[in-house]
Amino acid sequence: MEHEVQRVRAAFSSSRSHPLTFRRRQLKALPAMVQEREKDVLAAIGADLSKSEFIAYSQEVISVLGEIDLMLEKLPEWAAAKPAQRNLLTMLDEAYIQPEPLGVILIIGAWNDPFVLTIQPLIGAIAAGNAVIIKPSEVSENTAKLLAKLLPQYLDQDLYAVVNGGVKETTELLKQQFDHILYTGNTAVGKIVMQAAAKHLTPVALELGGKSPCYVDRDCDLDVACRRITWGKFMNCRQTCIASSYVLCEPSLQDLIVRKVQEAVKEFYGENVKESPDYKRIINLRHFKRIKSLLEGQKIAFSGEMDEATRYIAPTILTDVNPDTKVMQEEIFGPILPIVPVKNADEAIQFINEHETPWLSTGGVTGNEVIMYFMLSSLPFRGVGSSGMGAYHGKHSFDTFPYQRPCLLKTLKQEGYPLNSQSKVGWAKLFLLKRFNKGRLGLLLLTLLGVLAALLIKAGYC
Ligand SMILES: NC(=O)C1=CN([C@@H]2O[C@H](COP(=O)(O)OP(=O)(O)OC[C@H]3O[C@@H](n4cnc5c(N)ncnc54)[C@H](O)[C@@H]3O)[C@@H](O)[C@H]2O)C=CC1
Ligand SMILES: CCCCCCCC(=O)O
Repeated sequence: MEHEVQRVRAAFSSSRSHPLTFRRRQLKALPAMVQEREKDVLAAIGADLSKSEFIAYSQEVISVLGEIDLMLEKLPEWAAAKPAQRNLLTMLDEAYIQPEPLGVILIIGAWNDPFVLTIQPLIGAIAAGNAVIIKPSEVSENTAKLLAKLLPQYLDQDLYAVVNGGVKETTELLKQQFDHILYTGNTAVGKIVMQAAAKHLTPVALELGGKSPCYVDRDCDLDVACRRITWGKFMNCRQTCIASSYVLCEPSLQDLIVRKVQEAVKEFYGENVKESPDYKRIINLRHFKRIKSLLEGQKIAFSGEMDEATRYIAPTILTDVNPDTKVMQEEIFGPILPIVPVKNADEAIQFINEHETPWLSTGGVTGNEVIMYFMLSSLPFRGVGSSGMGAYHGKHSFDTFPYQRPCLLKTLKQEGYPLNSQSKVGWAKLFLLKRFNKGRLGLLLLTLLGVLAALLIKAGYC
């Protein structure tokens, strides 16, 4: 492990990953990989999560292709130095902010959308000029193996490496020094990652789990709301971190919502959900048993059907759910929709606020919709509080993976050191505390003042 990280670090030290032409070439190799090996990619995702090709493509591949397009278009602008505002003291100097590659980035992916959750951060890290170690989730082992096989065929083999393995390997990897770690997964392991990173003072972005509350108001269009909730909640068997966890609504709406979600399930998956090619299975037996245990003591208003042999759990709705029960305390990560009746919107807000983040202070918000903000690269994808820290996607990846290096290039003409007299302190106060804001006249005045100050300093008047 140590050797692998050192190998990648040595490649980064060669500065090969810095030029924009190099970064663009690497980025362009990714859509080529997706295009040429599309069948393999979709088959691996399908083998891990029983997603059909159509669904795997729309959920995992489209946003990767969109992200690369955006990165290629915007790279020159985002990677360019940005002029910084100067004060009187620095007005003859050059001041700018230069996004600089951080070094070696570790990306640890989760299994539930194993392709997009690994490749999308990789795109940002490459675009920002870094070297990367990719650690796909061992739970989605087919995608993990495929990435280890394909990425070295398309990307620079020394700068970008895939490390596969389980907890043991990830633990070993986390002992190494990185310049940034982006981890997607559960909150408990997020804390382990952060502890390991702290040993090297490595910054982290943690994309974690939690609860995503959904409030259905009496005045909303209930048909549209229930179709959208159904789509998000049962897509990928709700093994999606940002889909609704539960619904809050007025008691009178509860039965209506059950009926309308039931209708939408029938429309999306047919009479027999189990036979639908669009309905997935729970990733493994451990998660199947965990989700099953959340149903104990609950009032099942719809379905609850399960089949352990195939890890099938039908779209299931629970009503009159007690907020103190396990299903409301833990992350469900499965196709169970609890409904908690509340008197009105105020009580819903109070309910949400009484619980740990992500509640009303949430990583993201979607109104009249679920999940879809993930698909808009201009919005940062992030958690807050116990659902994580740091953001990526589009420009936000570019704010995460490079660091913004402040650069001040001084003129040699102005010299006032040492600062050892009252008058110099007076000048310094004037230069540092007065700010001229734009306008041609202001700039002219600023220049004249600067020149005057330089002359005075040179002549020894201050
Ligand atoms: N905020 C976000 O963007 C997303 C968050 N998630 C969250 O991810 C969770 C599901 O993923 P998990 O089951 O956690 O995925 P997982 O079990 O695949 O773990 C993710 C990674 O952590 C490593 N790992 C696991 N245990 C470890 C340990 N004890 N020490 C060191 N490394 C360890 C694994 O090797 C793997 O690479 C859910 O909580 C979900 O909400 C999932 C997708 C997106
Ligand atoms: C429509 C695409 C949705 C992708 C969601 C990815 C984030 C997650 O896995 O939680």
